[in-house]
Amino acid sequence: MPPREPNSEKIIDFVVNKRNGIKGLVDTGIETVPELYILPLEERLEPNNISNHHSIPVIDVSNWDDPKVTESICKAAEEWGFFQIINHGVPLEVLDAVKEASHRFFGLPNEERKKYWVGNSPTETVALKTSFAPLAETVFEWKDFLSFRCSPRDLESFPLWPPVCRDEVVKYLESAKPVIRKLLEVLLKGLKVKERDKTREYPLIVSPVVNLNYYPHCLKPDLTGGVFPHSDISTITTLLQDENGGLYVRATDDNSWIHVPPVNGALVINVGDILQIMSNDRYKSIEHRVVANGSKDRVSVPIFLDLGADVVFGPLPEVLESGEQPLYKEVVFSDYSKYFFSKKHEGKKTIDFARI
Ligand SMILES: COc1cc(/C=C/C(=O)SCCNC(=O)CCNC(=O)[C@H](O)C(C)(C)COP(=O)(O)OP(=O)(O)OC[C@H]2O[C@@H](n3cnc4c(N)ncnc43)[C@H](O)[C@@H]2OP(=O)(O)O)ccc1O
Ligand SMILES: O=C(O)CCC(=O)C(=O)O
Ligand SMILES: [Fe+2]
Repeated sequence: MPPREPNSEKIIDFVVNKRNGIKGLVDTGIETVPELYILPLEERLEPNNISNHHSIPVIDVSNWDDPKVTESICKAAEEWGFFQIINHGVPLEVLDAVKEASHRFFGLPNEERKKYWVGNSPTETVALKTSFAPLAETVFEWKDFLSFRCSPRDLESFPLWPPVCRDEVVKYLESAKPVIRKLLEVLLKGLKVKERDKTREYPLIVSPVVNLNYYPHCLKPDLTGGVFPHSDISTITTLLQDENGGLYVRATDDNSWIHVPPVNGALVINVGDILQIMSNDRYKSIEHRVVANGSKDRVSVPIFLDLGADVVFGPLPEVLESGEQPLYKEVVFSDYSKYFFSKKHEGKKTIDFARI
């Protein structure tokens, strides 16, 4: 890694070593954006690279028995890798409550918040972190996040989770699970996985991770990144965003960036690398990024469907049945996720780890 300027070392000490996060730094009343957070020109999101002619689909899923709904979902996963769903049955109050809970957690005094800092937390199942991979990054993301591992075993440590948000996180996850199961069923059916097979579905839903992402307001959001371009490693991600906007998705035809407009009550669904690999590239795990807001603190709440650490995955036999050549080798999930978390975000490059 290239040497950093002396002020950046001070900022890293405050934000990472002293566990204050970017939220703690913004709370000091900084009036300029520190060098550590400034992206090189070529990595910034330029207005002329924002698409004004694409939009990702918004799908009404009130009737799962309607073949048009299932077709639209598979088509969106193939063509866009991203779509929003409405009328999904997760109550608006549950969605609002988890967003409010995120603000409550990040509104705690620094000393209270940092009790959950990674490595210091009372349980490994909850960890407060900043940016993405601070040990590997030259420029930091303008983001802190509180991450909850939510397998049935992990939930045994619920009493150690932060009381200001733990009920809302569990309620949100439990309310979203029927929709997530339905989405997986539809997407797997689209890959010719015929029977609804519990043994096949279980590993896909058993190890969710819920993050409370917090992007404090940023004086110069055009110079920084809330999340840098990346694809998720999940099977699918179910994301709740707030009313501030700022999520952008890569267009597959001209490389421009498409804004995902906030739709009240909607959930944003995206395909992750695991599902792209399982589908042998039929479904697309698309690059996306976030820009912080100039005046408002933004929150979002993704549910990542991860696999168990020792689960081996690769292109599904049903997809290869007709003689299609596999594009990916089989990999162990923990190897894939360790690779992802060991480096800074590099757009779509993570998937090359599994490519033949
Ligand atoms: C998260 O932001 C994201 C996520 C994504 C997309 C995500 C997905 O698609 S799925 C992701 C959800 N899954 C998980 O988060 C899996 C749960 N995580 C883990 O099991 C582990 O983190 C691990 C992946 C197995 C890595 O474990 P390990 O190799 O042991 O490394 P760590 O314990 O995490 O860290 C080592 C060391 O570094 C410090 N550190 C690491 N990251 C941070 C951070 N962000 N902030 C502060 N400090 C950090 C950590 O404290 C450790 O220090 P020690 O002093 O203890 O050595 C897409 C986009 C996103 O932005
Ligand atoms: O905050 C958002 O809208 C998206 C966050 C994201 O991409 C992630 O956490 O993986
Ligand atoms: Fe993401």
